[in-house]
Amino acid sequence: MITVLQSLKQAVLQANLALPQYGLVTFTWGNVSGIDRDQGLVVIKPSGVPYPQLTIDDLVVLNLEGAIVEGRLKPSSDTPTHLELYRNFPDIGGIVHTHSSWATSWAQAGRGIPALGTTHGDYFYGEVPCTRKMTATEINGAYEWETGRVIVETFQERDPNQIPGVLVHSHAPFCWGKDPDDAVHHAVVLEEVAKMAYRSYVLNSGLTPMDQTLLDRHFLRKHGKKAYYGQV
Ligand SMILES: O=C(CO)[C@@H](O)[C@@H](O)COP(=O)(O)O
Repeated sequence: MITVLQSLKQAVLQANLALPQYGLVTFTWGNVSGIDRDQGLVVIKPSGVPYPQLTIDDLVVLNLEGAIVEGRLKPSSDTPTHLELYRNFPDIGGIVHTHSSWATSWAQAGRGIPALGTTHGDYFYGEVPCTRKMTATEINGAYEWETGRVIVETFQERDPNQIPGVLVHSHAPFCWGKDPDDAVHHAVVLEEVAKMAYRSYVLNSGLTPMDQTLLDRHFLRKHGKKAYYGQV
């Protein structure tokens, strides 16, 4: 019988292998993790391992304090950021970090991605925000923990269940979801809407965000108590 942890490891492995399949990563950039909330255990990709070589035995298991529980390799360098998000966003089950080029371009520009159309509105209930710049103290301190803290700070007035992604200023995007596969889904959509938004502004530099009524219609038809999209 497969254990819950083994099942989570399989899901995390498949989600990591999906990143190059969707064209979201180059070389070893990016990482995916998942969490078993009952056991308080996080499974994450090892640092610097090329995706084609990644196996289930390479994955690293940690507790929420960052202590390695299982694994012979060093965990992703972004592990503290993942842990900080799991500790502060209690409903998420999976996290993806990539350097996908369109979303990273918005992060480097220090701009959030406004909700310009229904593709965006189906997944993100408003702008995908960009964090503030990190201070020199934060960068020279516990950098990866501070990256997580600046993301959490950005969501003080936002619901991470309604906006499952963020752009870290001068860095790149993080996305999340109910599980690793859902987090990858959001990462793919974020890259697409980042590309569409850029092109929309090129076509119409005076563009304003979509009407709230249309945003409500699209986001709420897929999410929340009144969801009716698909075969539900
Ligand atoms: O953000 C970065 C690099 O800037 C990392 O996500 C990327 O190099 C992947 O690192 P890991 O292999 O997960 O340690």
